[in-house]
Amino acid sequence: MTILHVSAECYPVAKVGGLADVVGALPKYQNRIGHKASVVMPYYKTNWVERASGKGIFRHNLVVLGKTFFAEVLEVDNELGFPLFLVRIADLTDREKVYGYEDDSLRFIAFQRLVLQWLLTLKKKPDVINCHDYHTGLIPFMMQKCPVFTDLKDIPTTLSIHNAQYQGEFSHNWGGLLPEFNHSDLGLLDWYGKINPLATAIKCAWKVNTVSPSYMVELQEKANGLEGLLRQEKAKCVGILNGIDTETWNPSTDEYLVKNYNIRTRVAGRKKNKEALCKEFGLDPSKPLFGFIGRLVWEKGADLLPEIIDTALQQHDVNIILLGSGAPEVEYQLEALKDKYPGRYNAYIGYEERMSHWVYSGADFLLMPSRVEPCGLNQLYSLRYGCVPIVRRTGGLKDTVIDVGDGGNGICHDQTSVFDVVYSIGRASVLYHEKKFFKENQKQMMETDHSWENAAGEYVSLYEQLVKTANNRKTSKTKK
Ligand SMILES: Nc1ncnc2c1ncn2[C@@H]1O[C@H](COP(=O)(O)OP(=O)(O)O[C@H]2O[C@H](CO)[C@@H](O)[C@H](O)[C@H]2O)[C@@H](O)[C@H]1O
Repeated sequence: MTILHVSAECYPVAKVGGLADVVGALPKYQNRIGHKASVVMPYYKTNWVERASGKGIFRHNLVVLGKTFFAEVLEVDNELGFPLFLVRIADLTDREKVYGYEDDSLRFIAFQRLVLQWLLTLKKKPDVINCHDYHTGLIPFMMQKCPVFTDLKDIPTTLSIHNAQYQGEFSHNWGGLLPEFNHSDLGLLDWYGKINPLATAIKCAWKVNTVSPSYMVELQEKANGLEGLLRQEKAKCVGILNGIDTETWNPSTDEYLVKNYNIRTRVAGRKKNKEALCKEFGLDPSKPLFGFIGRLVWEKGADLLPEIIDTALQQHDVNIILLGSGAPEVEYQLEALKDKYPGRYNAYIGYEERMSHWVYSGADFLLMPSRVEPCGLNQLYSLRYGCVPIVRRTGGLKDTVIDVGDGGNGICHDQTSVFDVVYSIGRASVLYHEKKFFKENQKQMMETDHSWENAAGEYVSLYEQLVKTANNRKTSKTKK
């Protein structure tokens, strides 16, 4: 089966968060089980893209709101395990950041239109198109409802929701960003008076999946305004738990680590990484070390981190290291705490891929007090690297981490509150000092299998149902 993933991010080409990790791994594992999966994404000016070479395979002058943009699709040489196509639209995609521009709606709609223009010209079209998040959410609508793309309307589409908080809504005044469609279809674009790409995708995609089963259940109760729609579309919705790329995330080969290790050598290997991490950040390697890695946003519980850190350091003899960026006021408070707790707490405010690997391999515990967590990858990397995840029971965290008290390997709490997290830090400190149990627990964590092998197949089963439906439709049309 030929599968095309359409996404705004893909590791290592351009990464802001977990979406990139998934799109950079899932196609590789789908190819390993005998399919032909590829990725198309915007051409950004990232270091990876600027170093890459490839060839132009399609050119098009895209007209949006009367303005012409020169655009091309490049097939890029790579060793990622899947063909990679970059859509370069002059003045729109070729910028340094992935998101955060005023004209993001225009940028991502132009990208989606270009993908479809390109697909029109292919003799062998994909058997299925997998869209990821709202940035690609208008594709199913355009394929079905815009006459210019009629030739694509029988190709099944799926939407993978990595984060339903972000929906990409914009005013109907900008409806002209889309190609012509019949105005009786406007209702498919609308959600509470705005064009809402995520809602449109939920309505128009043939199937919808979230990145964990629990998140799908939760979204039907609370989905930033889309809960009613998700209940209505329940029949075509399913939750598929993310996997991790066990080649990129492998402590025995990870080039970012100071010392590689495996299950057998974990204790000595992790000790070396912890010592190096502590040396770099002026911390004490003899104390239990707690890490946090992530975007500093409300969903991750980041607004509570300053108080959590302050309280935990007053109540417990521990060290804390933080890596993240996001809300400026949280960044400011996290920076300020460094002066209050020198030698016990440190933070790198920013994005640093290398350091994230280092924290998983050197910290003893990883904090994930998320209010919302569609799947979460950090806890899976933690398990693989032998770092105990401390999670709030929500979404994918609930599906992947079981408390040590219930026979699992992590520490779980029910609320995103300062009290719950600090209490868990206390429990973790006790665990840390039970050396024999702690080492055995590390071993069990590292043996947990969260690789993509199984999940890649679950996606394929989903596509297969759709391809069957598409073939049945074709057959019944031919009979008529
Ligand atoms: N400052 C920093 N420096 C270096 N690396 C950093 C970093 N901040 C974050 N990262 C890295 O970014 C990734 C974050 O992935 P997550 O899945 O935890 O969250 P995210 O909310 O981005 O993803 C969304 O999509 C994914 C994929 O489906 C879901 O798992 C998740 O729940 C959902 O919110 C990890 O690889 C982490 O190491």
